[in-house]
Amino acid sequence: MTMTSTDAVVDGQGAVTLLDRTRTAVNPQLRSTVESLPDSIRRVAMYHFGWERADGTPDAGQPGKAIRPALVLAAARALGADETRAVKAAAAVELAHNFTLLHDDIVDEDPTRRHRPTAWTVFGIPDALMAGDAMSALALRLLAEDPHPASAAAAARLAACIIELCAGQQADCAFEQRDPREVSLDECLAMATAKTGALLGCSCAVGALYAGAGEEEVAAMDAFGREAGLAFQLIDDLIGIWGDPERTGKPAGADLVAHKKSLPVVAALTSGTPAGEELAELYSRPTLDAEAVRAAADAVERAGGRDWAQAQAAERMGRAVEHLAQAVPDLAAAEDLLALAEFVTRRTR
Ligand SMILES: CC(C)=CCC/C(C)=C/COP(=O)(O)OP(=O)(O)O
Repeated sequence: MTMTSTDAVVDGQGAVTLLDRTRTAVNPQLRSTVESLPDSIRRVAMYHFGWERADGTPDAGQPGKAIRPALVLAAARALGADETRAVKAAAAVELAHNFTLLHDDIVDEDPTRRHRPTAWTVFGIPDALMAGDAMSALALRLLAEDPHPASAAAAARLAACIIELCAGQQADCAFEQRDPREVSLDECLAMATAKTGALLGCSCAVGALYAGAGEEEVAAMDAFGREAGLAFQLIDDLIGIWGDPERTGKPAGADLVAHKKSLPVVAALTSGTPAGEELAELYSRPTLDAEAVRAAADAVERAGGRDWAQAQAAERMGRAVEHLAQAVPDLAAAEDLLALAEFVTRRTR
């Protein structure tokens, strides 16, 4: 596989092509790494990635969009590296991402992931937890065993990132216990940056390290990914309220049903508007039927939560591009990274 910056045709299809090519390049590595796990854990991981059914028979595979590995490869390429040497690193960040998904689904009690029942609902919480733990170690082992000269620095960076995103997840859980009107939007944005931005930043930084980049370029790549990652989370939160169930694989208004204090919800709750009060009243109910979910979505919108999240996402994308220009002064070379960043803020699932 060879990808060039010209593959990222800026017609909206460029990123889709890049993601397809990334999956072709990285998924065989991802799969063979997962297959090396001990049987009892392997079966959960293989199910999670959609390569096996719950009974262990082969399945078509549903391993995710591959945004983070695509960022690793695109960052390496933008800085002049041969991206085929960064495939293990790309698989490593995807393993780390999937570790967080396995645990996140348990914490959120989510019944579906990638249009299929979540691993914990099929195998039970202990098995899904252990599979997540093993996947996190597998990510670091893959880097540690990679002979590339940048692999040790990349492993250290990914380990620090995993710690940061665990802290972000912890903050997210802690927010759920607090009165939403006491949680500031800045706190929420910091939480989302740690929870989601850190791994997108790390993916770009790892790509830069594999290109032999200096400290400043690596830091600028990290900052680019973080800002794009925050925009990604804002869009993810909008999809959690207004996403089309057929595309998301989740029920309509899934985050509202779960009473999640996502970014647009907190923006609405802290808006000081009557619509914000309506939302607080709806959120005080133990369960929301379909009509109440529609009313809650409407209240978030009227309180300005939807517009705020969209404006924030656009602002973060602007900052992301500024950081990218520092890492890659010739932005033409970073066309693929730009296409990916645009993709994550325009996606609908
Ligand atoms: C710490 C945690 C759990 C953060 C979750 C952040 C997030 C937006 C996950 C979905 O990623 P994705 O859309 O890239 O998923 P997929 O791999 O299925 O494409």
